[in-house]
Amino acid sequence: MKSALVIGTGLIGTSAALALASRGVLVHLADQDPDQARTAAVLGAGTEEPPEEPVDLVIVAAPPAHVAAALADAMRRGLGRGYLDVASVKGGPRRELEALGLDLTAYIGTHPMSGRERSGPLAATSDLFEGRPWVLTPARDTDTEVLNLALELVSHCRGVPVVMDADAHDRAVALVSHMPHLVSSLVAARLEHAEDTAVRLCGQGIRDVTRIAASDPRMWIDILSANPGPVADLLSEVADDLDETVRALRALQSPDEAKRRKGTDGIHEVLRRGNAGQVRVPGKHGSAPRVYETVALLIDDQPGQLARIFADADMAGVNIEDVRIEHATGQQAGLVQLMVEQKAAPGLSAALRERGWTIRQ
Ligand SMILES: NC(=O)C1=CN([C@@H]2O[C@H](COP(=O)(O)OP(=O)(O)OC[C@H]3O[C@@H](n4cnc5c(N)ncnc54)[C@H](O)[C@@H]3O)[C@@H](O)[C@H]2O)C=CC1
Ligand SMILES: O=C(O)C(=O)Cc1ccc(O)cc1
Repeated sequence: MKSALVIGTGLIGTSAALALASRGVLVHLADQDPDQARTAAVLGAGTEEPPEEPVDLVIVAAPPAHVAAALADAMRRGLGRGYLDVASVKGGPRRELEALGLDLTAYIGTHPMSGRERSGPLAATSDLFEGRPWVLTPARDTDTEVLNLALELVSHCRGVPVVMDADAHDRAVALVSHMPHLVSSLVAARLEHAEDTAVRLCGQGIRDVTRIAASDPRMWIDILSANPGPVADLLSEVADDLDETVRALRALQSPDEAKRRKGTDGIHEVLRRGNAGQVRVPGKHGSAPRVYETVALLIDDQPGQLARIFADADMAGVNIEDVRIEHATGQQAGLVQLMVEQKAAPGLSAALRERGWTIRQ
């Protein structure tokens, strides 16, 4: 691929553009809001100049409700050899395009399974898609050349291509993305009017559970509106589980020992099922989760501390597999947890201690 046109230069469009530009692809940037395209260009994602001839691939990264219209417009203007979108839902946009009577052989629906709770080009990074699944939904009549262009995009972004049927994709993302998003929002919503004294106690658990609740509601209304059935079915199952969990908790308050035992069994079953589901969540690069050793350091909130830790780990010849930061409430201090291969942990602890870091046992 030599050239591409990204339409919609927000988080996803600019991240893909940055990755393509860094691999030498000439990227043109367009957005209905010219400020967004200008920002993406300033970040090095490409040029705001419109292409003079058809590009190899047109990438539509606008919100789901605008995808079909933006693709139809680009196709009618003959802006590219191939066309794809990255919307979080796949059945709806294809059906909308079919209803417009367009020839869809040069189009493929795709969805990178990677994102952030922030929007816009300033949140974009060229490595956003690295090691993450990127779903491709070719139809029977999709041109092989277009499928190859999509594969080339995924490869440039260092994603992992996964081929799926569009409707199967929508059911799958209802389970792993859309329903969890609403559950995250519902948990976070309990905090809206909570006492400050309670909120101050928030630890890493609630941070993990509520991270995606910070996302832009407008985008999520679009996503959920395009996949309401499968999400409602799953949430109704969650509601049944919630009812049972409440019953079990009420039983724990009973003076009757037999009822209390039933309550304990009920709660145990919820927690057991949670463990069984959690171990199925894939780890880094989509592989089975691995068990890493954690090396924990106390830091004070000074600029450059993380960079120094990474440089010191690098000098010790240790690859950091994952990192977590816990901020101490109300203090300029925090705890950095470095996840490393089990056999590398003792050496890393010793090396960091030697370089003056406070290692927490
Ligand atoms: N945010 C996420 O975590 C993920 C989002 N997606 C999908 O990627 C697409 C883009 O999402 P984000 O980058 O997060 O949104 P964003 O809000 O960061 O960017 C969307 C951009 O599209 C522009 N836009 C809106 N309508 C347009 C139109 N008709 N023509 C041209 N530009 C238009 C907006 O001005 C904005 O700059 C959506 O379809 C979303 O479902 C896919 C994977 C992850
Ligand atoms: O940040 C996360 O964990 C996400 O799950 C982000 C995300 C949001 C929307 C998508 O369509 C795909 C991925």
